[in-house]
Amino acid sequence: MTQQEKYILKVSNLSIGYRSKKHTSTIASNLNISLKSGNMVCLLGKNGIGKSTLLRTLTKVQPQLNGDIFIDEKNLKSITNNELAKTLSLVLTERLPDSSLTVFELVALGRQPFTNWIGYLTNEDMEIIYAAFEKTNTKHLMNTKCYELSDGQLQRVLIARALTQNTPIIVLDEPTAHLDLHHTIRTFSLLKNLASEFNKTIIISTHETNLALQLADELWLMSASKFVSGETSQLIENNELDNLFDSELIYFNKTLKQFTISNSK
Ligand SMILES: Nc1ncnc2c1ncn2[C@@H]1O[C@H](COP(=O)(O)OP(=O)(O)OP(=O)(O)O)[C@@H](O)[C@H]1O
Repeated sequence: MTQQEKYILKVSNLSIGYRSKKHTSTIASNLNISLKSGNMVCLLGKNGIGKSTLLRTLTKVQPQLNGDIFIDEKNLKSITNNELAKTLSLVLTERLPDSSLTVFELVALGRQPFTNWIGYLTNEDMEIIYAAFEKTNTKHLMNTKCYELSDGQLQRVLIARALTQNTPIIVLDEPTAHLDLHHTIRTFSLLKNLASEFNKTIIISTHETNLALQLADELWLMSASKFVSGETSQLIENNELDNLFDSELIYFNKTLKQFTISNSK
C-alpha cells in the first residue's frame, strides 16, 4: 500500500444499531468511509437519523452490528482501551454525573493515558493542560467546580480535556449545541486549525449545517435513503445535499452553497 492510500479511518459495510436479547434495531447499514488524516469532517443529518449512534460505534462506546472499522489500519475490535485512549478522544454532550471535580482536575484527567499510575503530572503535561485552557478560552474557570458550569462552559471544558489527551483523532458529538454564535465560530475555527495545522483528524456531528458547508473538508451525509461521504465540494457538485432534509421548508441553494428557506426561492 502506498503512503497516499493510507487511511486513518476505514469503514466497510458497517451496520449500526441496537441489539437486545429479543430484538435487533438497525439504524443504518452499508456505511463505507475512507478518511485520510488532517481532515475536518462534519456529520450531518436530521434529528434521530443516527449520528450519535454512528459516532458511538466508531469510538467503541457501543458495538457494531456488522462490518469492519479500522483505525490507523488496526481493527477496532482488537484495539485495547488504553491504546484507543491514545489514538482517539471523544467529546460527548451529555452532562457529567454530579462531579465535585474542579475544571482543572477534569481537564488534567485528559493526560491519564500518558501519566504513571499515581497520575503524576510532568512539566510537559502541565504545558499541554495550560495550552488547552488558552485555546478554549476556559482558563478563568480552572478552579470552578464542574457542577457549577453552564452547559456552554462545560462544552468548552470538555473540548479542553480532549485537547490535553492530544490524540491524532478527536470525535465530537454536537460540540456547539449550547454555544453562542461567537463561541460556536471560535470552536469550529479551533477544530479546523487543529486539522490543517496539526494534522489532527476531527470528526464532528453538528446541526450547524451552513457553517459545516463552509468549513468542513469532508462531509458525511446521513439520510433515511443513504449515507454518503466525500469532499464537500464534490458532494455539492453531485447534488448530494438535496436529500439531506425531506422538507418543503428548505432547499439547498447550489450557488450560495447554503440551505435557504423555500419561499425565498
Ligand atoms: N439506547 C438505545 N436503544 C435503542 N434505540 C436507540 C438508543 N439510543 C438511540 N436510539 C434510537 O436510534 C436512532 C438514532 O438516534 P441518534 O441519537 O443516533 O440520532 P441523532 O442523529 O444523533 O439525533 P439528534 O440529531 O437528534 O441528536 C433514534 O431512532 C433513537 O431513538
